[in-house]
Amino acid sequence: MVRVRVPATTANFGPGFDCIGAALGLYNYIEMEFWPRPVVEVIGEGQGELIRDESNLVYRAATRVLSEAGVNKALRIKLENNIPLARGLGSSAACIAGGMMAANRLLGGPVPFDRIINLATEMEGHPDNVVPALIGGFSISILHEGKVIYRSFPMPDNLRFVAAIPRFHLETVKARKVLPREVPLSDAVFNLSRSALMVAAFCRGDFTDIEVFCQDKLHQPYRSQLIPGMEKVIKMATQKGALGCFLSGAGPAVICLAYEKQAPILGESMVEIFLDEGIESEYKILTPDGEGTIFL
Ligand SMILES: Nc1ncnc2c1ncn2[C@@H]1O[C@H](COP(=O)(O)OP(=O)(O)O)[C@@H](O)[C@H]1O
Ligand SMILES: N[C@@H](CCOP(=O)(O)O)C(=O)O
Repeated sequence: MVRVRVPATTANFGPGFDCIGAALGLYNYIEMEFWPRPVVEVIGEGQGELIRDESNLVYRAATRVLSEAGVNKALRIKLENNIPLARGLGSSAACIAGGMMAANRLLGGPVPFDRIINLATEMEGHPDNVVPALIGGFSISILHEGKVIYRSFPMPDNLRFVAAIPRFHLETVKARKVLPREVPLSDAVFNLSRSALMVAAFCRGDFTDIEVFCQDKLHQPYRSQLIPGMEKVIKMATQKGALGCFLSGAGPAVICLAYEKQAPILGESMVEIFLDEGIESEYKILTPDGEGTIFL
């Protein structure tokens, strides 16, 4: 039997739409073994709600790796979920990354890691969550001629991600439908300059001006119609001393970057602002994850 731990992720990281992401210290656990018939058990997030047959996302991800290796066998999969579903914290990427890594280990590791990165990206549709879910850290990734190219950096231990997580679900597929097909050149320049400076900030560990590097014009303005309070939360967190603040993935969670001491007060304020807009939420203070998917 194989047991893996796979982290939550925050994709886009402000301006890095579909290419920047980071792994967070909030984990799902997946146990997997060959079994005479398909079995899926779920504990925690999504219990009583998630599909428990071969169409479960973890099962499908595992099956993709089995078929890559030419194996056709049934699995028993046990999921212990801590990553909230459809909130912008990479629950689907965690399923795909964890399911693929566990299945590959079960087979004795025939599929090379870079092939898993490609398969996972194909299944998720973009690389910015699955890459940090697999390798950890702050990562930049692109799909170039069918191959994922990526780089990852460690994040400072004292950095905290304060995530205000609304109670409602927002499927990424739905949140992508509100995005325009084309954007003004000035908005593209706005984002690419900030993305470049964001990467420089993490490379050098120098967060001066990072509040500005967290800004975005490619997805947040369009998604705000789906997330009441999002813009106010981002504005307030920045005014209250967060290092920077952005929509996590496709939302609805909003994340601000902070040091440990400020984190609880920022979390409480974010929850209050959401509530003023009629949105119930909770906050979690998350550490950076530098390991990605690991075997236990
Ligand atoms: N542990 C899980 N097991 C099976 N499917 C899951 C699990 N977690 C998430 N999913 C699937 O992924 C969907 C959420 O993915 P998505 O909309 O991309 O949001 P996010 O990845 O931001 O949480 C869920 O609605 C569900 O279909
Ligand atoms: N770049 C994607 C990221 C989606 O992340 P998720 O955690 O919400 O699945 C997007 O913005 O659509």
